[in-house]
Amino acid sequence: MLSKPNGSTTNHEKVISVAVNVPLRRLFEYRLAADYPIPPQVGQRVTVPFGKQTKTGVILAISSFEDYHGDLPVEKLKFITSILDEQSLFGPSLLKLYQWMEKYYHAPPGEIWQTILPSELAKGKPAERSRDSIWQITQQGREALAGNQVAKNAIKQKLTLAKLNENRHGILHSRLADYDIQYTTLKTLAGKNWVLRDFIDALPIAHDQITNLPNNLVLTEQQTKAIQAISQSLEQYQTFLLFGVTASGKTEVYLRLIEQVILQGKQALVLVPEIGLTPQTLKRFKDRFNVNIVVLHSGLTDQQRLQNWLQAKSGDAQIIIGTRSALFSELFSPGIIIIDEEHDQSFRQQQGFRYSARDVAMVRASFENIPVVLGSASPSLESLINVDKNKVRRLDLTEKAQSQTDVKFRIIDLKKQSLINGLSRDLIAGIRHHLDAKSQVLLFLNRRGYAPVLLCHECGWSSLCQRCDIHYTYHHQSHYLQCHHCGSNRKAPTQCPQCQSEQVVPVGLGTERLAEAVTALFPDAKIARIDRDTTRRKSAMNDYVDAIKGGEIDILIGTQMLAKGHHFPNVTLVGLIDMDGALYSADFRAPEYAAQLITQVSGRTGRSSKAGEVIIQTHHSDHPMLSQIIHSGYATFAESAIEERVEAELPPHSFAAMFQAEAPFVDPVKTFLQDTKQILDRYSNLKVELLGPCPALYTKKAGKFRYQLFLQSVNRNQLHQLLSLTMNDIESLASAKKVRWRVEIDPVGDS
Ligand SMILES: Nc1ncnc2c1ncn2[C@@H]1O[C@H](COP(=O)(O)OP(=O)(O)OP(=O)(O)O)[C@@H](O)[C@H]1O
Ligand SMILES: [Zn+2]
Repeated sequence: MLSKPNGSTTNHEKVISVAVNVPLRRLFEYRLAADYPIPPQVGQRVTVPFGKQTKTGVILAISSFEDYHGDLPVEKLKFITSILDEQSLFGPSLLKLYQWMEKYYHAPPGEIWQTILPSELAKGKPAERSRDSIWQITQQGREALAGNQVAKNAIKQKLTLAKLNENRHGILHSRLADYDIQYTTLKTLAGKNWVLRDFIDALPIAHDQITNLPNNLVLTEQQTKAIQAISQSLEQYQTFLLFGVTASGKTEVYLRLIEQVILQGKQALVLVPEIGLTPQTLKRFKDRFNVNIVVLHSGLTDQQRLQNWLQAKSGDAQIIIGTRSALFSELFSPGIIIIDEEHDQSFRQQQGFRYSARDVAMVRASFENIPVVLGSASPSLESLINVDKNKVRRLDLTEKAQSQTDVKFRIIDLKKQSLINGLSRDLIAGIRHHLDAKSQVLLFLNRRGYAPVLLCHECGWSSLCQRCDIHYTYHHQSHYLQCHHCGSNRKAPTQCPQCQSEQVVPVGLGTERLAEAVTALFPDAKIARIDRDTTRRKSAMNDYVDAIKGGEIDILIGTQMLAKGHHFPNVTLVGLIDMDGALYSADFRAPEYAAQLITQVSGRTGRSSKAGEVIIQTHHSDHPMLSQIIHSGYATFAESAIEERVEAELPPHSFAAMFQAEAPFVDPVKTFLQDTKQILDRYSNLKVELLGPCPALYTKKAGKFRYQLFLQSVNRNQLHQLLSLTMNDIESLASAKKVRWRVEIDPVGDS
């Protein structure tokens, strides 16, 4: 019932429903004064009083007083403090997408918006384009560069001048990061009159020619077919799975499609894995297109991100390349969405609002009436099942673009071998053989640090992280212990903390130790270790890749950072040092992930004219997945993996949701999940199976105990119905206030 408006309200006042960033599954209602100068629209940001604070939120509904049926009488509602945007920041498709996500993920509206909005906008900063400027090299600068007038040790200055010299039209100030140029260097150079800065009002007009096509690249028949199939549905929604073996030229397919989209005056959105957005990837796009390309990833400053986002929104950017959350760019005229390496786990957000960028991209594209291309040499079982259900159309590239020879696989059974620091004699001989042939070798070990455990030989003490109950990894060079689970670290002891013995020894093998062992075995080889520890510096990865491509490195040692997307034509041997951990794990997805990893790592060899070889070391040489991958390929493995999931009624054949709770003590965690279970049990007519509560895979993390409750059903609608019916009650449980909890839809892994 409508409460009687008192004297201070009029019928022209509005009630505005706002998403505020709090972990509650509801909107908050406010009044808007009748004479407020900006008309309210769904999708505008507002500031509102919230408790004693002022918060930024997003308008999601506007109603008249008559239509308001909230709990509070209308005159008790507080007033909106201000409307921040003249107009909605979002078009109808993204607003619809938000609504879909809210319903599907059962997530708090404010949390979702926190993910959609670039952080500057979430903080309430104005959605304003900054005036850009262009840096150019001067004639004096050119002379200085040519005449070697730059001081010998001023390497940055020299590099910067060289880059500006290459880019005759200059480099936009907003893009300095893309070129790894620092503002401070430019200021020094400007002081010498070697560079100058011009402020501009509009971005420079692109060339009349959109692309620079490479000479004599003839598309393969399969590439042509794929491009044709996708071009035919550029004006409508359809998801394609471009299932192309490694080095089959998937990127070339993307580039041709993007060209068509741009010619139609539309924009292309390209999502790549977190570690896939290397300067090399970007260079491939920049070399091909004379259009405005913007990137969106976590390496940018908040302001750069905002500026790039605004260029996507205004249509000034024709190509938007980014990681997961770039999916939420507002686009002026979307034409296609491409997800490269669609199987990659980084497309799943694992904190805050948890979503799958692949799934959401398909929904977004259907709202926009545009195609999605999912590309991979090792597609997710999700996408392959969608092919079986006719939801996704599969296009195959079965041949490598440049190489005719097959990659040769060898499995080394470690049970029958003595090892030298983790390396079998056969692998060592293989490395020598390939080095002698002047080729490069890649050794893959997915464990950084020196050793996964530090152990006392006398008393058995081992380096346990008390907060997580798992071992600290020992890092030798900096001599510290780091928990790779919670991130905490401390100095490594030289004496056993328990018995004071000096016999504390590292046990097991990480990349740091492997590099040491390989250096001892091949003292003349140039070795590069590439993992998170050696690539902290921003341009480090880029420098390594240049060195590898330039032939300055003989042996590359690395984690999964090396596994994906790189094109190193001279690598002919890939050694997988230890696949045991990946083969056996409590996660039912472990074989799928391991198969993807092996496919991707192996794909780094044999990419050009030289024949490639892969050597896999394992104690489980008879694991069925290994022989499938080696003898019949990923597709055959995937078929049998899908069969297993169907039989066991596991996702993606069935549908799952998970409640996870954590707290410093176990009891409140269990109580909350028991209470949750009781509420869910009220609807036993719905065909949803409840499993748990049970401890999470990592039961303790950073001092908190973690338990979970699984919901599983072959009927997706019933699963969602159950959650819709119960979420409010669960959220209001008294026991919910004593833990940190969340619900996760289509959960993966444990994090
Ligand atoms: N039709 C073609 N003819 C000759 N070379 C090609 C052709 N198409 C692509 N290439 C080249 O083949 C190499 C591998 O292609 P690309 O990197 O696009 O493969 P990919 O399928 O994306 O590989 P991955 O999945 O391993 O990342 C590149 O150097 C590319 O320029
Ligand atoms: Zn820890």
